[in-house]
Amino acid sequence: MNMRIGHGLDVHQLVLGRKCIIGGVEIPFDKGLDGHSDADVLLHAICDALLGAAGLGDIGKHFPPSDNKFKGIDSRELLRHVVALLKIKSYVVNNIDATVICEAPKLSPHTAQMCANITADCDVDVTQVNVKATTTEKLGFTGRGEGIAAEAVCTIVKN
Ligand SMILES: Nc1ccn([C@@H]2O[C@H](COP(=O)(O)O)[C@@H](O)[C@H]2O)c(=O)n1
Ligand SMILES: C[C@@]1(CO)OP(=O)(O)OP(=O)(O)OC[C@H]1O
Repeated sequence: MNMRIGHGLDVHQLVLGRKCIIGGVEIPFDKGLDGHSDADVLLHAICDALLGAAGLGDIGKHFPPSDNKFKGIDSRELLRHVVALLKIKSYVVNNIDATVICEAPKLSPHTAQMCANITADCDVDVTQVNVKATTTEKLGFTGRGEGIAAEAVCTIVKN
């Protein structure tokens, strides 16, 4: 079996006046994530993991922040586009495991919906996607609530 592994990391700043969208779920919170797109830190980490696994570069290469057509874009569209790029190279997603790093908001009530969104966009079964959350015990920029980070690993296979 031709299996490849990928890793992605993303960080977005928490600011007033923006929505907090993580894994395609709008989470009630007093601050939101800043960015050119909807700033969905989790989906961006997953896009980078998938692109890395396929040897296709990174998210900024495919969706440049200098391009106005990506302004405010729903990152689920970006993820679906990445999955289509993999398909062109005959790759399908085998599994994804991701961690969102923030002190707040509490994410565990929302991880099942995030998994459902990612599952749908990657055209896989719910058993192939896992999303977790952790704090950094109040340490660092995530601990101070200045931003949210996400990491993802994935495997893809050639079908
Ligand atoms: N933003 C977060 C962070 C954590 N969780 C959940 O709490 C558990 C314990 O987190 P620690 O950082 O103290 O290890 C973690 O395993 C998550 O289930 C969360 O829901 N939202
Ligand atoms: C997603 C893109 C789209 O223009 O913009 P941002 O929302 O700024 O997100 P980032 O994680 O910095 O990745 C770069 C861009 O591809």
